[in-house]
Amino acid sequence: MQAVRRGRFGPTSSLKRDADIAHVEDINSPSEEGIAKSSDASKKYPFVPESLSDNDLPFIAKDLVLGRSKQYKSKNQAISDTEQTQDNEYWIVIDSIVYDCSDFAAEHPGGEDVIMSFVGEDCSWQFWRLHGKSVMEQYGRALRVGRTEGIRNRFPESVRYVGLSKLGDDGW
Ligand code: HEM
Repeated sequence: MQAVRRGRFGPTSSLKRDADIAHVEDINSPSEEGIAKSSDASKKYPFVPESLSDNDLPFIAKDLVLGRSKQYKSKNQAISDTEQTQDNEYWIVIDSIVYDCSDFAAEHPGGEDVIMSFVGEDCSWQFWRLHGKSVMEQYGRALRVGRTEGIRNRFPESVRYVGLSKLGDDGW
């Protein structure tokens, strides 16, 4: 059975479920081989079944998440944009969940650069300031690759309340 996603911005992806699960297992091994496999250009989301709860996602060690950041940043300084997108995976972290934005970044309505600027990092409050739960459910969920812990946000969260209104949530 094939899992098909038809998003407003995303590609229409189709993957065999078995292939998804194999990818998840690769992530648990922080080896170069694992990185190379999951960087396969043929990879499409959803990476894990969307029915899988956040708690049941595979655990990805902090060092591996941080490794992605270093990989991106060192390549960013050394080689062209075209080469970067061929070789790297773009993982960001929101509420301890790791999202692979490698394919999605170029289609992101808010632009590719904002996602790139958080590769290998936590951007939870920034995400929730700009998107509601429906965006996460509709577009983010398919990009999940695992859960992690200990990834820090570079920026202190700025004031979130204006009067009694909570900014950035659905229904405001
Ligand atoms: C899982 C990762 C993300 C997903 C799935 C996602 C998805 C989306 C979607 C669907 C929109 C269009 C919303 C609409 O039209 O109502 C959007 C807009 C936007 N996103 Fe993201 N986004 C992600 C991460 C981020 C991050 C990390 C940032 C910056 C910190 C960001 C900044 C923005 C901005 C600035 C806009 C434009 C908002 C506007 O035009 O009002 N996004 N995003």
